[in-house]
Amino acid sequence: MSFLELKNIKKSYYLGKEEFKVLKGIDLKFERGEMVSILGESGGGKSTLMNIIGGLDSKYDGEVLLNGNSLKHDTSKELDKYRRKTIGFIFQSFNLISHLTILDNVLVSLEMTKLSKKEQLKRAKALLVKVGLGEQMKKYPNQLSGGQKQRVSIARALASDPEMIIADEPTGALDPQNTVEILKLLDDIAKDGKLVLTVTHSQKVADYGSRIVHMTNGKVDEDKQLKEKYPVKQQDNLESRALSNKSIFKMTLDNMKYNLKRNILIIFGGLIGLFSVLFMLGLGNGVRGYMNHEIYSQINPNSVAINHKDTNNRIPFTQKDIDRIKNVKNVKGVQKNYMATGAQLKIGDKISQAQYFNTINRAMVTNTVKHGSKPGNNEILITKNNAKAFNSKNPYSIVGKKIQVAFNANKGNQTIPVVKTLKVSGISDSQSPLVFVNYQTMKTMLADSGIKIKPNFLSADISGGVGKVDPTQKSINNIKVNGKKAYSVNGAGTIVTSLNTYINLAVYVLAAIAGISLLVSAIMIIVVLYISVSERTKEIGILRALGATKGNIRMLFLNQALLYGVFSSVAAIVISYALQLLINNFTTASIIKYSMMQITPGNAVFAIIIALIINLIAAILPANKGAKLDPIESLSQD
Ligand SMILES: Nc1ncnc2c1ncn2[C@@H]1O[C@H](COP(=O)(O)OP(=O)(O)OP(=O)(O)O)[C@@H](O)[C@H]1O
Repeated sequence: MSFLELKNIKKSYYLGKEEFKVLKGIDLKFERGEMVSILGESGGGKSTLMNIIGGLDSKYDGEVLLNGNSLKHDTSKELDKYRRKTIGFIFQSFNLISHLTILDNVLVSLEMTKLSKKEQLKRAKALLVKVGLGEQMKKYPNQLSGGQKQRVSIARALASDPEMIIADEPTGALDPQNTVEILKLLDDIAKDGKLVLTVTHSQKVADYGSRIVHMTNGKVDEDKQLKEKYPVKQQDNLESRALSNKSIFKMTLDNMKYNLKRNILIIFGGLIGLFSVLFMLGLGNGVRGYMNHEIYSQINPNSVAINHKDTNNRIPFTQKDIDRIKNVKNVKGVQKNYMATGAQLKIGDKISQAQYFNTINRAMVTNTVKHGSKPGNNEILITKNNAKAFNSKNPYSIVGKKIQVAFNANKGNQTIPVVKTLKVSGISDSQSPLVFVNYQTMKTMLADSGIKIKPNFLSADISGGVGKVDPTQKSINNIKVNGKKAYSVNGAGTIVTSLNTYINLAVYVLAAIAGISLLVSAIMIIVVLYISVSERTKEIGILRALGATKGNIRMLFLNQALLYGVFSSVAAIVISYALQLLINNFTTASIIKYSMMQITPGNAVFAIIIALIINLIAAILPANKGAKLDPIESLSQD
């Protein structure tokens, strides 16, 4: 059984329906230790045959048998493995990867072996020394002469220790001296027990081998043995494997570094979109926080006022009403309240009016009291506007002063005036024309006028966060007495919740508008990756010839998009947080006294995830295009 056997290989190309027969039935046998020159006129089908032997072309008739096993039914992945393990390619135009050093060019092939990183490096260096490039390892291909480049490609072809070397016009671009040196290296490879197939136009080059196969017009017309083949020693080949994700990641990074300026611009493009979204979200959080803060400092949203529905406020609440409300889930406590309309305040001969005169309840928070304190027994809390009527220059001086309070109360159908002198306990900065006494004071005032106090509204405290207010309010609203809904509830909690909903809505709309720039950056990434695929077509062909799979190539571009996403989102987060620091320094020092930008860690994670998802989606089409490129066509790209 021969090492390599070709049985009746036929291949045609089609232009439209027209058939061009290139190989018209090739039968050949090759052994290891041979250096076979495939000689023939241009267009005779030599390269076509080499592509078939090399597993780059699987559309042919006939059989290629390696150690008796046909390649015919191998899947694309099996052919990738075959190229990795069995074949080393050397090309006329060298086909080195221009953005990698020559050491890295050799290492690409070694990364498809199971050698450890250290052994790979050792072998790559040893091979470069062997081809005479020990001093040039850190150079890039464009810093080498033609002969040197071809030595690199020989080192690369040998790296994975394949059993067969296919050299297509290896000396075609070299001067006579380099030609001899390269042929010598190829001869050494055959001496090592490998099969070397060299395609050439040149009789001189062909004469260097151990055998010449001459092709004319798609057929072998001469097969001449020049020398004995070299003896073959039994040897262990290196185990091969597909490129690891780590190697592909490194390749992506190397390529991105090579095109640094362009990549920085793309990252910057993505950054703008992500930054705008983060800025909007952070500002939204800040505005919402600020508004809640402001509202909560005026009122307690967890306290709600309860009135009778469909009747006027004068109807008193009974213990039954209180019990019904107490039974509602989340209601922590119910307070009795009394409200009178139109109170007159008088100190000496100065008078001020308050539209409402209420008993104080928990809806009012302490920090609205700017001077003094909440009212105790026989005390009253008035507003700053009222106080100004008594002392316009220094309204706070009214605290502690005696004040006469008069209002009208109902007793049955009678209206009875109630007058009492109270002490001003404090002054609130409330804009509502509302003055307060405690329930006991109100009770005494009414009792003094012969009226028994009956609560005309209630207030309920709701436990849990402000989110519990709305459902609890609804439950109270739904309480039915005699089949009819009995109560109406007013509280700031619902307003706060709906205000927050509106702010959220506005923020999301603004963030979505800012997100349009993400769409633009996604389109930019699609375009750049398509450009990248076309710029790297040759590299893709080289990698595929070395045995990289379609999946490896796809990963190369997906990685690139993911890296764009990581870099742009991290940069956007850093810039947003820096700006947040600056803005908050400013707003906390200003009259707002609040951090107006509040980007949460959740926002930052959202930015990273959205960037990765968008970029990944953007990369799918270009990455697939790269993966599906035909290796032969890719290699022939100029
Ligand atoms: N993809 C293709 N589509 C159509 N025709 C092709 C294609 N590739 C090669 N051919 C044709 O097949 C024939 C053989 O080409 P091939 O490259 O195998 O010849 P060759 O002997 O290697 O020539 P050279 O020595 O000039 O490289 C040529 O006529 C060429 O035009």
